[in-house]
Amino acid sequence: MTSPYARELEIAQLAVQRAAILTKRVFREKAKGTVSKDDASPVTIGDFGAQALIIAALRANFPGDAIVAEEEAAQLRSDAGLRGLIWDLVRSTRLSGAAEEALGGVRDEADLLEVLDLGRSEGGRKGRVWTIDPIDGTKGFLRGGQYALALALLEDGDVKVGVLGCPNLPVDDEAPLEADIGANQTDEEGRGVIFSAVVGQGATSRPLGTGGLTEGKSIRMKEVTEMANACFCESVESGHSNQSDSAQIAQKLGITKPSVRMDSQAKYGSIARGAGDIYLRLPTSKTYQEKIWDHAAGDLIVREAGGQVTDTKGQRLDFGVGRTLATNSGVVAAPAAVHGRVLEVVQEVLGLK
Ligand SMILES: Nc1ncnc2c1ncn2[C@@H]1O[C@H](COP(=O)(O)O)[C@@H](OP(=O)(O)O)[C@H]1O
Ligand SMILES: [Mg+2]
Ligand SMILES: [Mg+2]
Ligand SMILES: [Mg+2]
Repeated sequence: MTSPYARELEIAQLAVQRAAILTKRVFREKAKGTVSKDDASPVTIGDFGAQALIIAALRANFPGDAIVAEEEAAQLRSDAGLRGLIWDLVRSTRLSGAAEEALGGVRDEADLLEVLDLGRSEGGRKGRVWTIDPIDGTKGFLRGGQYALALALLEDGDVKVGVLGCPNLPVDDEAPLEADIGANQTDEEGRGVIFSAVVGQGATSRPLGTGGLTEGKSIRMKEVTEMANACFCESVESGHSNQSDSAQIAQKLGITKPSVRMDSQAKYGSIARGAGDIYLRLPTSKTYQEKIWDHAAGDLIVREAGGQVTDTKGQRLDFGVGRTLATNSGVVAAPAAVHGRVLEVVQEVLGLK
């Protein structure tokens, strides 16, 4: 008997692997086709192209499922030049060998727009919903730092399958955490990893390849025996997470090492395999709502590796309330044994208790 979600996990990983071939191609090019979104954040031809390829794979394999994806086609309808660039990338990106046969494709430019807009579901508490962040950490991607391709399956609001492709992280689970220096590391030997998890089945890492999937290794969080030696990760962007609050929290916890700043859900993957210990995301505004695609895959991967993930109020992240985590505030992810202590200090510093 195959284990639950085996096919979803396989297709999700192949879809992420194929889309990562595209983002790596864009990464190597000087012109990344960057345009600004309504909220002034950047999006590139890599984001659009990767989202189209991932959705095409889901459409071919799970046609009845809803999809909540970060990007949409609107800007491409009025910009034929940008659309053409993306179409050229999408039509020419494939996995090697038989793996490609399991994944559907995009037929033409009109289909490209249609496929991108399949990701406009409102999400919610009912049924199967895939959530996609084609490039998480777009600013990191542009800087040559860390970024991730994130894909997760929710069922009735709970994350069942999570996949994170991290083209710039070391394959080696034992490699020490590196500060995000923004060097172009994509094509370096030994980089590119996929983290994955299925609910109740643990978490795994494997090299990010270009064809079929290679064998995975089980990953676990590291035990924190002394808080002073704990290593915590946070965003590079001070607009995404309050770095002065986190410095105070670290100090109160007795953590002596400086934080490791890296973009994207590579932070979740890194703590899940014990390269780091704690991930804090502390609100910078009262009104910002975290997006489900920024957290769903990472949340499950960390929990399946022995971690606990809550918001700053101590509540589990609730992926069933729509496209955003409207009822949550920030993120506190840590090994289960120390999560309570970390949360206590977070709440002290943020004045939540
Ligand atoms: N004010 C804010 N607070 C928290 N997160 C924000 C934010 N503005 C943007 N983001 C999100 O932060 C994500 C990157 O996270 P990190 O800082 O961990 O790298 C972005 O994902 P994208 O890069 O996919 O747009 C974006 O969705
Ligand atoms: Mg974005
Ligand atoms: Mg994101
Ligand atoms: Mg993104």
